[in-house]
Amino acid sequence: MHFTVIEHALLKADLSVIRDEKTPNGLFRNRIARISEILAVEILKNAELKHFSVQTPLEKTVGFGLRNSYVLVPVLRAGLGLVDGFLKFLPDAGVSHIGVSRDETTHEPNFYYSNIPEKIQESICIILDPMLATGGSATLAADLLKAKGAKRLMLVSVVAAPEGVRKLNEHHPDIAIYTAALDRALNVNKFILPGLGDAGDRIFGT
Ligand SMILES: O=P(O)(O)OC[C@H]1O[C@H](OP(=O)(O)OP(=O)(O)O)[C@H](O)[C@@H]1O
Ligand SMILES: O=c1cc[nH]c(=O)[nH]1
Ligand SMILES: [Mg+2]
Repeated sequence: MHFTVIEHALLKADLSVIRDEKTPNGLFRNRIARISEILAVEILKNAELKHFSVQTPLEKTVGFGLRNSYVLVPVLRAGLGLVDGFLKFLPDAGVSHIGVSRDETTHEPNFYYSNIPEKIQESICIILDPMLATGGSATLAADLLKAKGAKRLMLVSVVAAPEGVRKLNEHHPDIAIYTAALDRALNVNKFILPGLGDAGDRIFGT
């Protein structure tokens, strides 16, 4: 299984802020954005590189650039909170939105929107969703992307539950899963414990 919990002191500190029920929406959004930047740096640490020649003011040397093109795929709404952090380091990435909303009674994901460009076929797709709970939403997003021809995918979350990791891995064993925290369990309403509550509501103040 490609599953990685990104370990970083700054992540642990920011995670504690967003877990706190007293954290107001503005600070929550700010810390989610910072977490996203740290995750981007850590996840792209070993990205494939291409080489080229660079002329410094003194002599020629070898230069490096990212070899692949990337498409960021935020799962609406909460995934939007992770977009800017990744765009900071992947400014040329496409951004393709997938709208999925979990039914409050059945907890099943309901699809409502997608805008997926052709170029996902040659790009690395980074699905962004801060919460991997049952894994239903992420699995649906991955199904859609693969149906449109995506071949190389990863999923970036902030808080994951064991059930969600298991489900996404069962359906899409090729997808590398990254998270800042692997939490204990889901409650009866399929919310992550200890978690941080409803990420979308806390980002957007709804
Ligand atoms: O792993 P799952 O059990 O599918 O749950 C995770 C999903 O639930 C939340 O979205 P929600 O449906 O609340 O939509 P929102 O982001 O618009 O608030 C969250 O942002 C994930 O997309
Ligand atoms: O804990 C959870 C589970 C699903 N969606 C959230 O926003 N939080
Ligand atoms: Mg929500």
